[in-house]
Parts: sequence; structure tokens; C-alpha cells
Amino acid sequence: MDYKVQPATSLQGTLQLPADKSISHRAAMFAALHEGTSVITNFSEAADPHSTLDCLRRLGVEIEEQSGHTIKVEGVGRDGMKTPSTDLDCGNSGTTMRLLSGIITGSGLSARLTGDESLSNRTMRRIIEPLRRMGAHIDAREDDFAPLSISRSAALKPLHFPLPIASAQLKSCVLLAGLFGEKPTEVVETLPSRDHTERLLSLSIVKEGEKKIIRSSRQDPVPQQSYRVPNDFSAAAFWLVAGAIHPDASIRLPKVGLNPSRTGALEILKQMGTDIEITNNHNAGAEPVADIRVKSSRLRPVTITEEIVPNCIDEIPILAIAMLFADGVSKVSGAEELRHKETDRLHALAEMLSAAGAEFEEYADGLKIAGDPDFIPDGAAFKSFHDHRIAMAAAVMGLMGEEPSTVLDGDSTAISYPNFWTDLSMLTN
Ligand SMILES: O=C(O)C1=C[C@@H](OP(=O)(O)O)[C@@H](O)[C@H](O)C1
Ligand SMILES: C=C(OP(=O)(O)O)C(=O)O
Repeated sequence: MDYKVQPATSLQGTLQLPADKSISHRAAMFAALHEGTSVITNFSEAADPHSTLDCLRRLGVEIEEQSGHTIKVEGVGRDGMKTPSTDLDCGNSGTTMRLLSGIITGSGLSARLTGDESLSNRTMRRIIEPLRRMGAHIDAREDDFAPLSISRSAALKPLHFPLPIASAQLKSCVLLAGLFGEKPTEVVETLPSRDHTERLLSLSIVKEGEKKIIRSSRQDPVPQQSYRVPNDFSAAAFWLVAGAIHPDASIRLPKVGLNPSRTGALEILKQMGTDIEITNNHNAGAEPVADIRVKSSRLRPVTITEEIVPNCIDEIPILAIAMLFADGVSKVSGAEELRHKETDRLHALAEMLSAAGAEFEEYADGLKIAGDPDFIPDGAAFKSFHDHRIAMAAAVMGLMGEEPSTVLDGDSTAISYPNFWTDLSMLTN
């Protein structure tokens, strides 16, 4: 479905954001691996975490969805999952497919993991290679893409795995397989990526200079997962940018997860001069949470380089919109990974910027954008490529137009943020 975006005269209000998607996936999977009941509150209502719930149910885990975004998971423990009688449909969710592949390999069950068209065209080579070294037998289309048929007849082997790319999904996949092994599996991380898996499983971490060595084995108990999931910082980022670039804005975002391995965009927006206030810092389970308020700001240009990219990987589409309204030329490099998301996000951004009439250059690993605080995007029809983050970035840009614009296939927002369009109209009315 296509959505019309009207130019906004002002952006004011308080939004109850969706629950964190990355934490919701993990909370459900780890609750299933815990022996006993977990009650998770503020579980995400978005499509991706529900793909995870659906797969866990097919693996024999009982999950009750209660009122008020609460789920009760009857954890079966590491050895309690059952061979599924149907495919595990991971939908649009890379996190579901990559993390579950680790669990299937560890458990020794046989399963076939499928996904939608987008997920079936995202590389799985990065997980296939280490999981095979741990003893998995994996059949994949072109030895790279879903459907993935996973089984294991040989014993599970521990792995010492220096991460070849900064990816939390790859790190988590290997650590989850390792959780079933008698001897520890070690993942060595040089560039930090989101650390929810390590935190929520309380895994042992040794720091060696710049490196972090994370270990998992059968000796690690899987803790109960009864906590409130923080609201999603990645969803907050759309409104942080909308508030910063709009001349008449004040937006409050309560109870947002501020895990430092996720908040690169906050640092970047502060560096650009965004008027942001953070209050009510507290913890929810193993994760830091706070309230955020953003107001209209005059933005300076910024340069984003490789080291911070994993820390703001999902926020780069909306940061590109912030750059478009900054006073000067901004640059993103070291972000080739964006070409392997729900769509090629660098290409999708280039198409969006071009339809808006912006001045920019696209590189193999990034973008250069000539910003202007008075830029008026053309009221165009923006292609979202069925990608939730591209659709939401286009919508925020559309608020700054003089003419209405259209976001094509804007219903993909349901992948991570089911109330996005309602929240947008609430802020503008
Ligand atoms: O582990 C996770 O929950 C995620 C990790 C990131 O992907 P990569 O690990 O592939 O970089 C991110 O883009 C994705 O939205 C969620
Ligand atoms: C890349 C994303 O998710 P996933 O990899 O889980 O599909 C995302 O949410 O932007």
C-alpha cells in the first residue's frame, strides 16, 4: 500500500515507541532455551519478532500471547526442542534466520529455514561457513542463500572464531551454537557490534587490548528472561532526525533502550548539533533505558567512518536525511554492509535522494551528501523497495516538503514499527 505524506507545519508530542526488535528476538529465543517459564513484557508487536515466535512454536515451544504486549514462554531448555514437521518461515527477518541457524546447529535437530523474497536474496554464506566448521551439514541455494536445510550427524565441535565482519547476527549465531558444546566456543570481536546476546545470556567476556573474546558453552546457564523490553532506539532515531530538521519541533520519547553498542546515531546527531535531552536513566533487565527529548536544531555536517558503522548500521538511512538538512557536505564510508540488508540500502537511498532533487554521490561503501538547512525535497513518489527503514526515512523527508509526497509500499513499516503511520499523523496534528 502507498502512503501520502503531507508537509508538516509542526511536529509536537510524546510517542510510545515500539519495543526493541533485536531484544525481542533474543528474549523469546533465550526464554525458549531456559528451563522454566519466562514472562516478557513490552514484547514487540512487529512482524519480525513474530516470525521468531512462529518458528519457536514449530520447534515445540509453548508461547502464550497475553494482553498488553506480554508473552509467557514455557522454556524447554537446551535439549527440549523438537524436530519441526514444517519449514521454519523466517519471513523478512535476517535476525531470525541467522540466530535460529545457530540454535538448530547446536541442538542437532534437522530443519529447513525459509524466508520471503528479500530474505531469500540475502547472503547466508557468513553463517554457513562457521556452522559447517562446528559440524553442521547445510544445503543452501547456490551454497549461499535460503532455503537453508540444516542437520548435524557429527559431534558439535567448539570453534575459535575471529569475526571476519562486524555483525551481531553472525556473532550471536556462532555463540548460540557454542552454547550446546561441552568445550567453549570463542568469538573474537575487534569492531564492536550490538551486545544484547552477551548481556542477556551473561556470557563471559575477556578484553585483550582492542579485542573482546566472548565464550559460550553448555556450562553457561541460560537465565530466565522475565523483564520489560526497552523501546526501540532504532525507531526513536526517525523522530530524533525529524525533530532536529523541522523548524518547529519538540518530541518526547519515553523509555528508549540506550545500550551504548546501539546508540552511535545519538552520538552522531549530538556531534551535528542536535538539541537532545536525556533524562530518567535507569536499567530494564540487563539493558540501560532513558527518556529522550529532541527539539528543532541547526545541524552541522558530519563524517561517518567504518569504526562507528556497526553501532548505527540500521540508522544510516535516517542519518542520511539528517545530512541532507545539515549546513554543508557530509560523508558516510565503510558502510558496504548496507548493500546486504532487506534491500541494497545505499542504492535505495541514492534513488530516494535523486527523486527528492538532492545533490549527492553514491560510492561502493557509502554516500556523500550536500546538505542545506533550507532544502525543500520535491513532492515525489519515493520507492521504498519494501524496506521498512527506507520507507520511514522517505516519510520523514516528505514532512519537509512544500508539496505532498508518496511513499510507495509504505506498509513495510510493520516489519519493525507497526504504528509508524499513526505516530506520524499524531505528531503532525
Ligand atoms: O543482531 C541483530 O539484532 C541485528 C544486527 C544487525 O545486523 P548484522 O548483524 O547483520 O550487522 C542489524 O542490521 C539488524 O537489524 C539486527
Ligand atoms: C536489517 C534489519 O533486520 P534483519 O537483518 O533482522 O532483517 C533491520 O531491521 O534493519
